[in-house]
Amino acid sequence: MRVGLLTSGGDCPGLNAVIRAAVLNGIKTYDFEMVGIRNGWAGLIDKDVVELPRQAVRGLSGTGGTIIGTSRTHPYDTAGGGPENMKRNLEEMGIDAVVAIGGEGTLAGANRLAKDGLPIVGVPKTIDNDLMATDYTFGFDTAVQIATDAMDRLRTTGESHHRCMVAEVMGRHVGWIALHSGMASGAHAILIPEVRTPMSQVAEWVKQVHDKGRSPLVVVAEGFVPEGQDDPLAAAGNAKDGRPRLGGIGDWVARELEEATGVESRATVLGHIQRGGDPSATDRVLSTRFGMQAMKLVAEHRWGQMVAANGTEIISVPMSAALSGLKKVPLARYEEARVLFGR
Ligand SMILES: Nc1ncnc2c1ncn2[C@@H]1O[C@H](COP(=O)(O)OP(=O)(O)O)[C@@H](O)[C@H]1O
Ligand SMILES: O=P(O)(O)OC[C@H]1O[C@](O)(COP(=O)(O)O)[C@@H](O)[C@@H]1O
Ligand SMILES: [Mg+2]
Repeated sequence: MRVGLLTSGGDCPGLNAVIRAAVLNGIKTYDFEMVGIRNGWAGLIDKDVVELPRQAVRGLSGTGGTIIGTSRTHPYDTAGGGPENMKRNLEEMGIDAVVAIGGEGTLAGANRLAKDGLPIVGVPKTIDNDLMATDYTFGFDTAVQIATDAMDRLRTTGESHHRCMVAEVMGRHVGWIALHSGMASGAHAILIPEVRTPMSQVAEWVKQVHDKGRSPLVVVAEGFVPEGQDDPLAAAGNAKDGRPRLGGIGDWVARELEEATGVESRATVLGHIQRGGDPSATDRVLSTRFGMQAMKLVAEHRWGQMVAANGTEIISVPMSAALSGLKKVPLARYEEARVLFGR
């Protein structure tokens, strides 16, 4: 069997570890021939593939990015796309199965293609950790560690200048990165898309902390919706694929807090630093297990299924299970963290 791997959507630490594990397990256990489909669905439309022998994945589990490239090419709405063209291309390239490694957008496409008769299985990825049907996605642990390291640094400069420091982290629709990095670094307020915390409350927390001679640290997810707005801020407009490029909320929050409290405030946007570079050991293990298990799904022709983490087990679930909505931060988790805000 000849198996094609593709990565699609935003990149994420651990993608290379999935590729390595899939290639090694595919070759060793199942005697598959492995190929990489370059740049997400674009490679399937353009027949752009690269052979992935065992040597091609040597030393890859600890590296960031994806060696086969990624894109946000739409599998249906792009010229030359759609299931019939893709089936023909797969046949012409002699590829018998596709492993789509991506987030909710990619998996929605993969699920639709599987329903339209393509031999596809899925591997869930996103640093945002917002996918249903899996306890965790790889990339999240790394992103949280990077954000926590950054906040530890913000705290020492903040303390020196008696400033309020605001850190803007990723999280389009959910606040998992903000919640976990904020808890880990002992933030004095955490603002997430799921909870519309009023700025008057945040200002009160900041004041309490400042009055005790400490430097307040506020963590805000890019998708937090400020008071008086219906949508998150997207200062940079829209991306090529039409979706808003979120960002700008950190500056907005810092300005509002400085005005409300008189405490000098500074904002830092962590941005793509959270997504680049080497995966953590935890993410390498999860990615490796996902990559290996994906080969089992292929061997069993479980088209339309994806691998998922369930406690300490790697299981398989229908891709549709990941698409029934986003995995948001439960209110109870936010309230638990909120007890330690201000002080
Ligand atoms: N419902 C859908 N059906 C088919 N393709 C989709 C769908 N939603 C998104 N996509 C495609 O998948 C790409 C990747 O999705 P995106 O949300 O950007 O990344 P991720 O896969 O990481 O969630 C999108 O740019 C789009 O081309
Ligand atoms: O700058 P880009 O590549 O358009 O992506 C930004 C978005 O990608 C993410 O890092 C991950 O989102 P996806 O998993 O949907 O790709 C979001 O947190 C962020 O909003
Ligand atoms: Mg997405």
